[in-house]
Amino acid sequence: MIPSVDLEALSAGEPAALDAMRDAATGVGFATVYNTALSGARVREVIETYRAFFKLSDTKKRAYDMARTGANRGWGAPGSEQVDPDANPDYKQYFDSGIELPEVDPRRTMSVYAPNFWPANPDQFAKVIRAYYDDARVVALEVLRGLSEAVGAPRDAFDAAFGTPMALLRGNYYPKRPDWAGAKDFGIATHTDYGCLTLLATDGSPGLEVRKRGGGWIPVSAEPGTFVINFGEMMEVWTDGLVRATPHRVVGGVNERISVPLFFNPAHNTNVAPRGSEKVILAGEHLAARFGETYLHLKK
Ligand SMILES: O=C(O)CCC(=O)C(=O)O
Ligand SMILES: [Fe+2]
Repeated sequence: MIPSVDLEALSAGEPAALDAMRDAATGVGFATVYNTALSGARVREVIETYRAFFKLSDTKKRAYDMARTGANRGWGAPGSEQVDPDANPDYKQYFDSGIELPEVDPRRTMSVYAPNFWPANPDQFAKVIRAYYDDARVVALEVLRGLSEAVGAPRDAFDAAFGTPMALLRGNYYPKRPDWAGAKDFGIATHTDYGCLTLLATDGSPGLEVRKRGGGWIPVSAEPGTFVINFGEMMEVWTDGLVRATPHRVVGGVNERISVPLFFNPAHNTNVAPRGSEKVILAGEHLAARFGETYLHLKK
């Protein structure tokens, strides 16, 4: 149901891998990807680093609350994001970080390029997360190159747009589903991702569900070292609907769960309107608008 793609084979242009990627992108909108430059051990280290932060008291985490900023860098408390206006705010907590531009770069005043808000504890946090951010971007670009070839475009068609990406790395922490949770409460409610590609690592626990065309939900899980990928709104628009942005959610269960998505968004001044159309849809404007709709502290 959800295609599985060998990234090394995809990079080598092997037909079976290209077919699987094209089916995933134009069909269900999700795939799992293995054989990447990121090992299971590496992902486990990242997950345990996030876990150590999430286990701090709320008082300690509040010092890094993104609600203190005009952007989305730092800790997001439970109930601070509402991805579906028909559901309640999500009960997950999360930590967001992004690209680090030089201090003199004027783009740092834009919320989509805001400086990071690193916690002092655990002491290796910034080092581990920064390094993963850099390496995961390389893998994400390699996936996009494979996608590009799979849909008949030049392999490097996306490269230029990702020079200074608004890529956002998130650690999601889902506690066990709370006793008070009702039909409108979710770890993360049904949504589509906003950008181009999401490269998701998880601790291996189930929880993610992908909406099936025609109705129903498909559970997807991935052990550390295997990744779930999916495509977002910008990619769907950019490819004029060829590549699908598929709704997904996490209801939550009896065990806590950690997932780590890299939202691989292009540079702010990328025009993501369908190629060949007259329209202009700026990636930075789309992303800032979606952040403004879903983060409670950024709501107008
Ligand atoms: O935790 C997951 O598996 C999915 C998370 C997700 O969809 C998101 O953060 O956008
Ligand atoms: Fe998502």
